[in-house]
Amino acid sequence: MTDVRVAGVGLTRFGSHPERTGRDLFGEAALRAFEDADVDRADVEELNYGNFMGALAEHQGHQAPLMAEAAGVRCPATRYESACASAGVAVREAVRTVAAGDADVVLAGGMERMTNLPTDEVTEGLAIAADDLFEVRAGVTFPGAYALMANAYFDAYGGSREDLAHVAAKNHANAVPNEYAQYREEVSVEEAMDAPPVAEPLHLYDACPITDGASALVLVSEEYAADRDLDASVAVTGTGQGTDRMALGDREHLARTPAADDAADAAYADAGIEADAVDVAEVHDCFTIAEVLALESLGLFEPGEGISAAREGVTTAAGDLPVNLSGGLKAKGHPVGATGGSQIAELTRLLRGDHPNSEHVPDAEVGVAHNAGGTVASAVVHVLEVAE
Ligand SMILES: CC(=O)SCCNC(=O)CCNC(=O)[C@H](O)C(C)(C)COP(=O)(O)OP(=O)(O)OC[C@H]1O[C@@H](n2cnc3c(N)ncnc32)[C@H](O)[C@@H]1OP(=O)(O)O
Repeated sequence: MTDVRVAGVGLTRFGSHPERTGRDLFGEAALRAFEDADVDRADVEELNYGNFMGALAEHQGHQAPLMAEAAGVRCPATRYESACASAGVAVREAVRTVAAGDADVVLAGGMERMTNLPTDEVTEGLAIAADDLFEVRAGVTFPGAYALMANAYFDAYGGSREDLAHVAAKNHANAVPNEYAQYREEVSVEEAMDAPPVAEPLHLYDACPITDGASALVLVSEEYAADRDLDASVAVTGTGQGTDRMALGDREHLARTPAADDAADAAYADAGIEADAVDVAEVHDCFTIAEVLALESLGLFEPGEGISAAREGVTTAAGDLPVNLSGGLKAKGHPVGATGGSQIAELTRLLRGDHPNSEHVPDAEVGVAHNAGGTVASAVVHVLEVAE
């Protein structure tokens, strides 16, 4: 097994770009990643690309060859789909390919176009990531599903809408300096509390927005980086994936996410670390309650304790364990098929010290990224570490 290094990262600004095509967005992210990596595109041996709803948004299901063209690479190209964890899975397979010695250079990431469709069509399109036969047809949408999870959490452990509003305010504050974020304005706890309801107890600022965007990473072997004297100081040292029952009705406990528990256990074991080594985290806060569930699955907080982390200031930028310094899905945005790659790009910038929020984690050595698919029916966790 060889060490896998992040040689370069590239992102588009997340937001509403209905006039831009998917290939245009992914081409821009890839261009930035190659510039950052200082790697020749001709060296790329595989493209792993994440996308979820291309067939609906662009009438384009078979996207990988197009994205290879847009990125200027000529190599085997594969589209990965795992709902909102599509890019996480694409990156995980790239990491495994490089670690196994099957390739020295892999381009991984993803893209989603969403804002060219009206919200109700996006909501319906996203719902196919839940159990269609037994739940979606009965009316369960993603805001509805996460509202059920939030209420189950409150019933099991306590907590309130105000605790969730602190998560929203924290992540909106973190997005202000991030040039790639969709929403760069602060939102106060009071504004979050007073916002219109989406699905009780979740209101507007408890939800991630609808977003267009792309992410790209150039992953290389340690040997390739050393031979070319690349500045690739961040390594992906652990990767893990988990799966849960699809239907919420089949789950034992709606306030627990065992797919993410399993992914975290596997990623920590792969990296040879324990949860207490983590200095900074990017987690899948598609809804504010999802951040709480992620913190507990990652072992960063005990069950029932994640809910107060933002309110008590532990996970804020100034806290002991900053979470979602990028702004998270909540404020940075959530182009679903790109998000898993974006989290790793943001963590890499934070650990390298060139993120606008790096000043909050000057001594960080270990970062963890948590990317979830659907109602966490699938989850992917990666551990990143500063290498010598
Ligand atoms: C595993 C997973 O990841 S599942 C998650 C998948 N993603 C989702 O489910 C998306 C969830 N979000 C949504 O569905 C939508 O953003 C909604 C329903 C919350 C809001 O959509 P709409 O009601 O159509 O809002 P609309 O687009 O009209 O925007 C109204 C205003 O709120 C703002 N806004 C919209 N959504 C958000 C948001 N989530 N956060 C902050 N501001 C928002 C808009 O910019 C707009 O502001 P303006 O009036 O100043 O221009």
